[in-house]
Amino acid sequence: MAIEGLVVRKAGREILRGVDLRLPAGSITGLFGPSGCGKTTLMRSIVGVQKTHGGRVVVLGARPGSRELRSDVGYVTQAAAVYKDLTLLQNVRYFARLYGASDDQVQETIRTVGLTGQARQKVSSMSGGQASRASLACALVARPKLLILDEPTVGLDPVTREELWGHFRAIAGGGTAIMVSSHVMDEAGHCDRLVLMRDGTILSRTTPAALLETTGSATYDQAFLAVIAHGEAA
Ligand SMILES: Nc1ncnc2c1ncn2[C@@H]1O[C@H](COP(=O)(O)OP(=O)(O)OP(=O)(O)O)[C@@H](O)[C@H]1O
Repeated sequence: MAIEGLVVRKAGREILRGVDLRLPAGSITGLFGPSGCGKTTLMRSIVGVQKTHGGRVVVLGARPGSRELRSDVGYVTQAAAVYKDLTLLQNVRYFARLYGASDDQVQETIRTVGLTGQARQKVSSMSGGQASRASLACALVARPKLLILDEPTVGLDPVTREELWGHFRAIAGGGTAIMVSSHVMDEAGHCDRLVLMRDGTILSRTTPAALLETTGSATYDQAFLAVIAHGEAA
């Protein structure tokens, strides 16, 4: 996935102001930045549901949102995209049919997100964390090469968040390129690469270790503030 000079305008305002980005296979890229900095807009541009006004986005050699990418790109938004009145198994089977995935893939996906015990439970009766994983399972069953996750851990308790990051790591281990957005900087440590955004631009592309080292910070929160201060001083 490669983005060059991406510009998006909304209501006459530049929301993305010339963004360049690459997402390598088999790795987790964390997209961090304050509320309203453009994270969702960037992710929507990658999956092809956002009108863009400049620059280039190429996903697995194709135009974002094009037909041939249907089963190659998974997108999980903050709103759970599952049928709540169906069981998890029925939901995952439904998406499997849509993408031509096998029943073995259905079972394996449910295992991957750690919900084997809940397979026959209706999503409406699941906890918040389980419902998030149900959504993830529906996006995963097609075995996408690129997985875009918009704030998947928001509102979840620390234990469930850790578990979810464990699932992301396992999925990346299978070769998928993952991009995860969050404004909880603490979660940066789970990523291979970090992209820090502010006001529609990328302030820094780094790794968790390099971010702490170059800013001399003890926490990711402090490090992010240092990057912003440095940007403003420059
Ligand atoms: N339809 C719209 N018209 C005008 N401005 C918009 C529209 N949609 C989004 N914006 C603005 O674009 C900016 C970026 O929004 P975006 O949802 O991409 O941010 P974000 O970083 O994902 O935020 P959050 O972390 O709160 O989800 C925000 O300032 C938002 O108010």
